[in-house]
Amino acid sequence: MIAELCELTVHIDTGRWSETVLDAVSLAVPAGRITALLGESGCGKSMLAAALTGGLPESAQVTGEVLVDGVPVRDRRHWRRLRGRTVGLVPQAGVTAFSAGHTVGAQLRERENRYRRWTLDRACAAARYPADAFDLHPHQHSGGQIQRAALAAALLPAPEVLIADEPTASLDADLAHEVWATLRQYADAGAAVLAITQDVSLLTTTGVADRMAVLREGRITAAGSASELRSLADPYVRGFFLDSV
Ligand SMILES: Nc1ncnc2c1ncn2[C@@H]1O[C@H](COP(=O)(O)OP(=O)(O)OP(=O)(O)O)[C@@H](O)[C@H]1O
Repeated sequence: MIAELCELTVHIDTGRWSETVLDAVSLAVPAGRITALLGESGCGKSMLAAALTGGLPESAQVTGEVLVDGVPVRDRRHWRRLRGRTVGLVPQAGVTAFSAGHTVGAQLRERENRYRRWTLDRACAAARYPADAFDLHPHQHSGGQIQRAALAAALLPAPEVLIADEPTASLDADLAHEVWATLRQYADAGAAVLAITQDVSLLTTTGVADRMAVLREGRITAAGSASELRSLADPYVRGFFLDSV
């Protein structure tokens, strides 16, 4: 399975402002690999994640293609069929993966029963989500807890393509390493993984990502291995590697 953006341009006109948020973006997220997406705040990373999971805002004007397994995905019905078992998203704000009125444990159990792929125990262990938080509602979780709950929710259907938007942003260093190890194992088992992250120093010390792509103002400006990117003269790209060894 491979997910791809081909010359994808996304323009948003809200009536109050108008902006090209992704500009002729081409990116492949291949099976068995972790592709890491880097970029400064507001450059379009979450919009790219939304494009790859069929979650662009209604107001978006889109040209170019999103391909999943080589097939263009052009309408919401098609995305509804793909979401879950084929394409999964760990949203940047984990709380948005859940509805407010039910406990997280109940919602995870409902997903386990609906998809019948991974067990709840397996998904929660992989996501490092503690079972003693099951009885809490989403807003009663800490930022790190709900982020891990959202990863567990995304893993339950065992999607072939997993898009994780800053999945370790609220975690301490030890938990972040463990979650990256989970993503690595998940990719090694055959999934295509795209992980949006700011944590370049963790990526370079662990070597956990196979490839990195750099987004700037809605454009992919560089892509390659960590060592390839570090050797580039572009100050924007170099800026991500300043703290890494
Ligand atoms: N629902 C929306 N409607 C209109 N514009 C949006 C919407 N969501 C995001 N944008 C705009 O799209 C641009 C890219 O936003 P995006 O959330 O993709 O950035 P990002 O790189 O993920 O940033 P961060 O690292 O801060 O999360 C921003 O200018 C933002 O204002």
